Amino acid sequence: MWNGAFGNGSGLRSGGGGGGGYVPAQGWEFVPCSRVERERERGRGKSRSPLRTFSSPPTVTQFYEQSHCGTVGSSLELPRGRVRAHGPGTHHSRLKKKFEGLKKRHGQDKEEWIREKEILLRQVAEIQGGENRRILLDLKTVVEEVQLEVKREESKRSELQLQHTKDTGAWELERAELKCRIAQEKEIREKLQAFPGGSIDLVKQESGIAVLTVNNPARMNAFSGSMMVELEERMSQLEEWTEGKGLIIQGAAGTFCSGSDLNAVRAISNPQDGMKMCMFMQNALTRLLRLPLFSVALVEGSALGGGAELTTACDFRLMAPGSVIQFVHKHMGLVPGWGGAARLVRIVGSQNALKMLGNALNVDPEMGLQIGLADGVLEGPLAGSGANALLEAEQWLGCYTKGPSPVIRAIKKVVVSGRELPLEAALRTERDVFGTVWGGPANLQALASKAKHK
Ligand SMILES: CCC(=O)SCCNC(=O)CCNC(=O)[C@H](O)C(C)(C)COP(=O)(O)OP(=O)(O)OC[C@H]1O[C@@H](n2cnc3c(N)ncnc32)[C@H](O)[C@@H]1OP(=O)(O)O
Repeated sequence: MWNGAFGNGSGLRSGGGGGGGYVPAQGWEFVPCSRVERERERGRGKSRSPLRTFSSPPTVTQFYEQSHCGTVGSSLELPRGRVRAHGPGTHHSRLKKKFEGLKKRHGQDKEEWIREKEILLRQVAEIQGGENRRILLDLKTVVEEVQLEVKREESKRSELQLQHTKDTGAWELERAELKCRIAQEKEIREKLQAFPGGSIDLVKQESGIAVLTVNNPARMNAFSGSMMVELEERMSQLEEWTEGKGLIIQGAAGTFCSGSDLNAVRAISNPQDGMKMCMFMQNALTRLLRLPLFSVALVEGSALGGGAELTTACDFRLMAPGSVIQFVHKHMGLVPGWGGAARLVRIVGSQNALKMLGNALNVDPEMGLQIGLADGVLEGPLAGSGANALLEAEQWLGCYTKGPSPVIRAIKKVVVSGRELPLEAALRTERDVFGTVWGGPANLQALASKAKHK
């Protein structure tokens, strides 16, 4: 009968706003709104968040009121004719029965609802817990990363501090050494000045070739104390000579140099002063070797002892006929101290250096050429006769000094760095020097002239 009564109740089918709906499995049936919605939500899948808001199930009274007074109630109204046909008593008992049924179902729904609510609350709690754990884990990760970063920074800082301490220490040491060296140099300079005589003469020529003359002929051009100081001063002048390309070192009056002045040597024969003099001359001759000039020792007559050492501080040695280069140190109970041994080894090799030093070998031009000590022998008819020897030496050097000074000087610089520095540092210097000539006037001119190297 009820089913028949609801048979065409399309209004109930919508379920919207009313208290009941259509359950296909059971045909027309009154279903509480909350249940209809739950069914619908189930149908929609589990995509809905368990965090959705849910309200408490309606009370039995509410449920009943909805059933009788609300939309459902109006839907339950029967056609007037039928109610009259069965009488009011029958209608009442049916309603009561129906009410009992609804009450029972409401109880079941409520239980189910509470169960579902508990499940949902559990899910919410789980999700919330999971969420919290995730947040905690994220925070933990962030904290760990920050701690790691702090550690890294701290270790970097202590490394820097250590480096700073080391650098400061090294710098302090260097400064102290430099101060000490300056003081020593001052002291030795004063001492050396106490042994005067002779001079070191420097002439810078227009050609870019300078001539430095060891001038103390009365003592076979031996180095007096004051000449040593002058040599150092000439080095400063040559270092400042930016147009220079070449340098010829010669001795006055047709002989090269007989080493240090034996009178001065005798006066400062104590080891301390000897060491200081030795250091002073090492420094001056190292500066000579490093000059950005092509240098040549023009050897006429004798180059003995310190004189022989002086020749090795030049890039080349030209020997006049009859000249000799002799490391006489052994005969003097000495070894070279002006840096001559170190340079000699690099020029002639250790075997030849051993022979020359070990036997105070008297090296003439022929032997000089043979062992690589001499780079040329003067050949002119008046070779070995002062001015002409110098002229010939200038001509000989001309093939190296021909060209623009920046290029000539750059060549010397890269060779010096290649000879003296470790490879990495030498390569760095080479790159820097290259940068000074690349795209320079000489380079551009050569490119413009389409030079052919035949
Ligand atoms: C760095 C370590 C060093 O250099 S130790 C010094 C090494 N040199 C010597 O030992 C050179 C010694 N001298 C000689 O062997 C000869 O004097 C040489 C240079 C071969 C020249 O001989 P000879 O042509 O006969 O001339 P000479 O001996 O008459 O000398 C002319 C005057 O010059 C002097 N002289 C020469 N060399 C030095 C010298 N290094 N120191 C001081 N004076 C020297 C000679 O004493 C001589 O002077 P004087 O005419 O006798 O007043």
